[in-house]
Amino acid sequence: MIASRVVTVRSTGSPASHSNMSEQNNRQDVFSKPKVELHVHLDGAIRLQTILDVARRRGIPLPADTMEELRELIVLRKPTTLTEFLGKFAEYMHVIAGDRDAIKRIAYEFVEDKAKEGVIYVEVRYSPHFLANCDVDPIPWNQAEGDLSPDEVVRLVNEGLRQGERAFHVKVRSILCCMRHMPSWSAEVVELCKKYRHEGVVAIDLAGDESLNCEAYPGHRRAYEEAVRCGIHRTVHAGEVGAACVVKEAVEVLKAERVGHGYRTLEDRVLYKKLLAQNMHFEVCPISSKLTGACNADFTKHPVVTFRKDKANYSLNTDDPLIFGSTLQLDYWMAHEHMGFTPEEFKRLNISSAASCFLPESEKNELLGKLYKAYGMIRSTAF
Ligand SMILES: O=c1[nH]cnc2c1ncn2[C@H]1C[C@H](O)[C@@H](CO)O1
Repeated sequence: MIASRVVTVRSTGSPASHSNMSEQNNRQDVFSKPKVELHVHLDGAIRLQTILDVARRRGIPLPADTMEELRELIVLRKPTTLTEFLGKFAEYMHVIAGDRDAIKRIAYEFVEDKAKEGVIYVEVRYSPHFLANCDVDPIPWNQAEGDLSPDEVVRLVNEGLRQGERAFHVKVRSILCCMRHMPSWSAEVVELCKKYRHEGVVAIDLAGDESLNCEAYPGHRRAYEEAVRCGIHRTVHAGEVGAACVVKEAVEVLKAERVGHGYRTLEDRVLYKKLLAQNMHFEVCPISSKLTGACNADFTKHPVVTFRKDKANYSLNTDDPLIFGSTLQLDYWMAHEHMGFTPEEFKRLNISSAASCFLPESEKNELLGKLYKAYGMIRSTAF
C-alpha cells in the first residue's frame, strides 16, 4: 500500500484552469515516491520570480510588475493551439536570453524545483540558440547582438545543472533541441551534443511547431544522421499536433529512440502496433496536451489511457510547467483523478521511464535499482 499524504504542491505559475490555488494546495500527492522525468523544457520551467528579478536587474521593461501580473501574462488558463502556446515564450525569453547569470540561475533553480517534486532523475531540454545573442542567425527574441554564443549557453547550463545536482541530490542530464522552423541551426546542435557528451548532454531533440511543417527539412535529417553516426541518442517531438506520418518519419527517417508526445500515433493502427512491438517510448505530458489543444480536454479520452491499457512504454512529464502553471505532482494527480491511474501503474511507468532514459547502461541499472528499492519491489518483477 502506498501511503498518500497531503502536501503543498508548489507551482511555478498559477494552476491553469484546473482549479484555484487553494484547491491545488490541498490536493493529495498521489505518488510520493521517487520519480523520473524525461520531457521538460528548461525555458518552459523558469520561475516567475526569476523573470521579474532578472528583468529588474537588466532594466528590461515588462508589461507586468508583480508575480500576479506576470502569471496573468504567461500562464495559459484555457486550451489553445500549439502555435499560440509557443507564442508565450516571446513574453519572457528576451529577459533571460543573452544573460550569463540568468542562464546559470534558471538551470540551478530547475534542479531545486525537481528535487521538491520528488524527481531523482531528469532529462531537461532546451535550444542553445534560443538563449544566445551572438553566433546565431537570426538573433532570437529581438535582442541586440551581444557576446553569448550557443556554445557558451551549453557550458553555462551545464554549470548550473551540476551545481544543482550537488546541492539537491538529483541526477540531471540534458538534451539539446533543434527547432522545426530553423533547420539551419541543426548542424550546430548535433556538434554541441558531441562536444558536451561527457558533460551531461545525452541526446538531440527536434521541437517546435509541427503544425507548420510536417516533413523534416534536410538540415534536421542531416543532423540526425550525424547523431546516429556518433551514437548520440535521439528523441523527436512528433504526433503532438502533427499527424501519425510525422511519428513515422521521426522513427523511420530520423531514427528517434523515443517520441515526444506521440498521441496521434493512435490514428495509424499499423504504426501503433509496430511501435508497441518495438517497445518505443512515448513521452506523455497530460496537462500540456490539454492546454496546447493537442488532445481532447476530457482526460478520460486521453491517448495515455490507451497506452496504459496496452502496457505501452511511456513516461508522465510536465513539458513546460511555467506556462501550464503546473507541477509534476499535478500531472500525476490528473492521471489519478481523471484517468484512474493507480500507484502500481505509477511504479510501472517510472520503471519504463528509467529503462528508456539516455544514461549509459551501468548508470541506468543503478537508477533502476534505486526505483525498485524505493518501490519495495524485487528487481526481476515483470509487470
Ligand atoms: O510541447 C511542445 N511542443 C513543441 N515545442 C515545444 C513544446 N514545448 C516547448 N517547445 C519549444 C519551445 C522552446 O523554446 C523550445 C526549446 O525548449 O521547445
